This record gives sequence, structure tokens and C-alpha cells, in this order.
Amino acid sequence: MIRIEGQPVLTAAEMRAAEDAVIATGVTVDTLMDRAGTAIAHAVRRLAGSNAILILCGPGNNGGDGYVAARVLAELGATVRVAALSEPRTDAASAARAGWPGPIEALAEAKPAPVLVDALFGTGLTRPLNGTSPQTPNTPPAKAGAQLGTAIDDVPGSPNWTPASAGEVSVVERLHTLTTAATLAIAIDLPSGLATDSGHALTTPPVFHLTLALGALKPVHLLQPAARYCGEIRLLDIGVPVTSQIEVLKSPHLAPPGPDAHKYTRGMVGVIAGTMAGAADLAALAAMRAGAGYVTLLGDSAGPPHALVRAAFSDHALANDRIGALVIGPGLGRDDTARVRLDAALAASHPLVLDGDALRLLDPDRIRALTVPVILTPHAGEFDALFGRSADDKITRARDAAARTGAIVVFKGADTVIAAPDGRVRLAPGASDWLSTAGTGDVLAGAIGAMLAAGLDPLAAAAAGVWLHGEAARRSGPAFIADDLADALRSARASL
Ligand SMILES: NC(=O)C1=CN([C@@H]2O[C@H](COP(=O)(O)OP(=O)(O)OC[C@H]3O[C@@H](n4cnc5c(N)ncnc54)[C@H](OP(=O)(O)O)[C@@H]3O)[C@@H](O)[C@H]2O)[C@@H](O)CC1
Ligand SMILES: Nc1ncnc2c1ncn2[C@@H]1O[C@H](COP(=O)(O)OP(=O)(O)O)[C@@H](O)[C@H]1O
Ligand SMILES: [K+]
Repeated sequence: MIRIEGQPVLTAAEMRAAEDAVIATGVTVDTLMDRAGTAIAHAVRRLAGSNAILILCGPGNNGGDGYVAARVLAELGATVRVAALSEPRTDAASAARAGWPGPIEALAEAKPAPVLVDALFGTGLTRPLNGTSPQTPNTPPAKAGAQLGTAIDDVPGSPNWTPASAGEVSVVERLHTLTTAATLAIAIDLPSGLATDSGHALTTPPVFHLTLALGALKPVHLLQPAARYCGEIRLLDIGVPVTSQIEVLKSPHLAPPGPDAHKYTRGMVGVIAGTMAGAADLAALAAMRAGAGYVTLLGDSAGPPHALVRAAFSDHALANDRIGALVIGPGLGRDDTARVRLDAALAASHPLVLDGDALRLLDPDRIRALTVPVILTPHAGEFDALFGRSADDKITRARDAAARTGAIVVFKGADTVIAAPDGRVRLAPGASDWLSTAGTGDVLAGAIGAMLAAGLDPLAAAAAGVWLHGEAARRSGPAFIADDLADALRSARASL
């Protein structure tokens, strides 16, 4: 089981293409399924201990993985049962079922087990699961020699097959019931019911403890709301080489200061204040706690820290060529003064982090015309206002916005997506929901400003800022406020 940090993320079509490329070299689908099922079995065995396991198998290759896993688990000495939704519809799944020597129960009547493994549907699910399953046989399954491969009642030891009682079975209901009754619920590749690429639920699945992604991570594992249902995510290697421009965010390499460091070499951040002074203060504090050597706040500011260098806003103060990044937007306001400050900031030729109100005062063409490195940090409302609404998935939207503006786009939320104009994407794994409190976005802007001023390239700076922010939130526990979060950036940085 491989941890997900830094791993490539593939769509369903890209994963199929990667599998096809391996198959073109002479490896069979059955071999790939065997590898997948074997890896699943070993992972489940380790997690289940001596507890009994129930594997739910669907009609496609996800179900095929389930049959292989059942066979290998039995060979490993586990107590394992199999319940099927319907007969297999692929040759590989049929062959896998034929290899399972035990009985096959009808999903409609299967009794729960302490460990539930969902191998009903994977990347092939393209439409909602009906409350009732059209595939559930209400007559006994086909006999040997049927077109779909080995018939279920020809499988050695499968006399227990019983057709669904009333001819109909609610797949979703059964999945929920059996999962809720289990103490450990594991989804194979993805929880059945979720769409692989969009982050949406076609049908709402239960919440799993663990999802074992096969061969590569998919958007479903990181985009909300889908990611909520996956629980912990681990990757299983099935020997399919994969690459992608989309990767899971990983911890950054941030060197501590060396003996030749001084405050300016560590990076000078300018934060421009506006009508809501506290927001700029938070961004400034975050920049300091994320490791900037010098932070100056231009405009009105109230409280500590004393290390923050305050100055009146002026073109002269902005012209300081030691400034490595300017942060503008938190608490800026949208009045005439805000517009004047924004115009001056854009004209100052420093790398920019544009957040909050700055995003409300700009349009994509004006951002595109900028010649300095730019990082945009919109939440969903700011994103819609700047780029318009769309039904596209969050990765596509962030990528399009980056290509349109030439800027790095940090599309925030519980599933932050960072996109570069060249198509590279970094996906942040689920951060603390306690981040949903005022001012945490200001903290993020400051942290990213510190990374940009330290000399990281814009994508790396945005990624490092988001990582530090997520780690600071994790370390802050419940009910923190943005001030606590800014302070916790220090220990997040120390953890590297
Ligand atoms: N390819 C490979 O080499 C490898 C693939 N691997 C594994 O394969 C998985 C993908 O397999 P898959 O493509 O067979 O799709 P899967 O997710 O099992 O389901 C498709 C089936 O469900 C049916 N169906 C769809 N919607 C439905 C609905 N609402 N209600 C009812 N039925 C519905 C659909 O029917 P159809 O749409 O054709 O009518 C079709 O029969 C992947 O996640 C991984 O686990 C690994 O073994 C490694 C090697
Ligand atoms: N439920 C959540 N789970 C994880 N992160 C969240 C959640 N809600 C918000 N966030 C994060 O918290 C921050 C909120 O930013 P923003 O909405 O700009 O707040 P503010 O404007 O008050 O500073 C973003 O970094 C966002 O990604
Ligand atoms: K599944």
C-alpha cells in the first residue's frame, strides 16, 4: 500500500489507455486483474486480521478484481464470502469468478460481515445506480456455454446462489446496509456510485474507511464531494506505468536558512492593507510565520507583532526593489482607495499574490497583461465572479483559468486545486474542515507570498503555501482561529 503524496492522478480514460498500453505489450487483462486482486487480498488480509470478510462483486472488471481477491484471501487462510450483484459481463471477470472456489451469495440476501469489501463498480460506472438493479437476475443465471462466460452455477461450490427474492434488489440500499454493519469498509478502486473524473456522486454511496486505488489515483479520490466517501486512500501497484501532469500535493523541500542568510535573502514580502486592517495583518503574520525574512505592511495596521515593519502606503514604499512578493487583496476593500492601491501594486513590477478583493476588482484580460509572476487565490465565489460559472469539473476549470490568465490559479475550498498555465496541476488532499473560518484565506495568501519571495517558482510557491497551510490546520486541531493558524505555520515549517 503506497501513500498518495506526489502520486500522479489519471482520469478513467487515461487509466484505460495506460492499461491498454501494457496490454499491447502482450500482458493480458487477466494478468492485470490477477495483480490487482492479489494486491487487494494482501492489503485486506493485513487490515482484516482474523475477522470474516464479505466481498461484493459487480458485473464488470471491478467485480473481477473482487473474485480474484476472494480466491487469494481464501488461499491465505482468511474467512471470506462472496456476494454478487449479477453475472459477470466481461471475459476477464468471468474467468476470475471461475477461479473462486467458494459459494456465491445473492447480494439481496447476503448477511453482513465485520469486513466489507466493495467491488461492485469502479471506473466503468457512467450512470446512477438505480434504486433497483436492472442486472439483478430474477431467473437463475445462464448455464455453461453462455455467451458471457462461465455461468455462475457452474462455478465449483456455488450452489448457494439464490435469485433476488422479489426480482428486484436495491443495490444502493444493500451497499449502505452491509457497509454500515461492518466495522471496516474498504472500497476497491473507488466507492461504488461515484463518478471517477468529476468529483460528483452519481449515486450517494456510504462512507468507507479506506479506498484502495488501483494502479493510479483518480480525481474522485481528491475532488469533493466524492473524496468524502473514500476515507483514507492508499494506492496499489499493478505494474502499469503511469504519468500525468496532475499530481497529489506533496511536502515541499524548503531549506532552512544557512550561515550566509540574512533577512533579505530569506525573502521580503510586502502586504498592502485596505479597509479591513485585520485581514492584511493576518496575511503579514502568516508570511512571517511561514519563514519570510522581512515583512512590511503598507497601510493601516493595528496589533502586534513588533517584528512587522509598518509603513504608510506610498508609491515610494512600493518601489523597494528588495520586495520579492506583493500580497494584495485581503481586506483591501473595493472603494477608490482600493483601486488606486491595486493599480500601484500592478505597476510596481513585483511578483504578485492576488487574493480577495483584488480578484473582485480585476478581470482575466488585465491579469493576462501582467508581465510579472502572478498567483491568484480565489475561493469558489471569487472564481465564479472572475471566470464565470461552469458545469465543468474543478480541475478543468482551474486549468482553463490558468491558461486564460497566464497565472497560477489556487482554486480554494475543501479540495484545493492548483493549476499552472502549462497544464500542470497539484491537488491538495482533504484538509481540516475547521479551516472554514474567517481569515484562513488571508493566512494562505501570506504563506504563499513568503514562498514566492523566497525564490520558489510560482507553481512550487503556491504548492508549498497550500501544503504549509494544510499542515498548520492539521496541527491546530479543532476550533482554531485564523490567528492560531498563522502561528501554527511555524511548526508546520519545522516539521519539514
Ligand atoms: N481494464 C483493466 O485492464 C483493468 C481494470 N481493473 C478494474 O476494472 C475496473 C473497471 O472495470 P469496468 O470498465 O469493467 O467497469 P466496472 O467499474 O466494473 O463497471 C462496469 C460494469 O457496470 C455496468 N454498469 C455501469 N453503470 C451501471 C449501473 N448504473 N447499474 C448497473 N450496472 C452498471 C456496466 O454495464 P454497461 O454500462 O456496459 O451496460 C458494466 O458492466 C476498475 O475500476 C478496476 O477495478 C483492474 O482489474 C486492473 C485491470
Ligand atoms: N471545509 C474545508 N476543508 C478544508 N479547507 C477548507 C474548507 N473550507 C475552507 N477551506 C480552506 O480555508 C481557506 C478559506 O479561504 P477564504 O474563503 O478565502 O477565507 P477568508 O476570506 O475568510 O480568509 C482556503 O484556503 C480554503 O481552501
Ligand atoms: K468499488
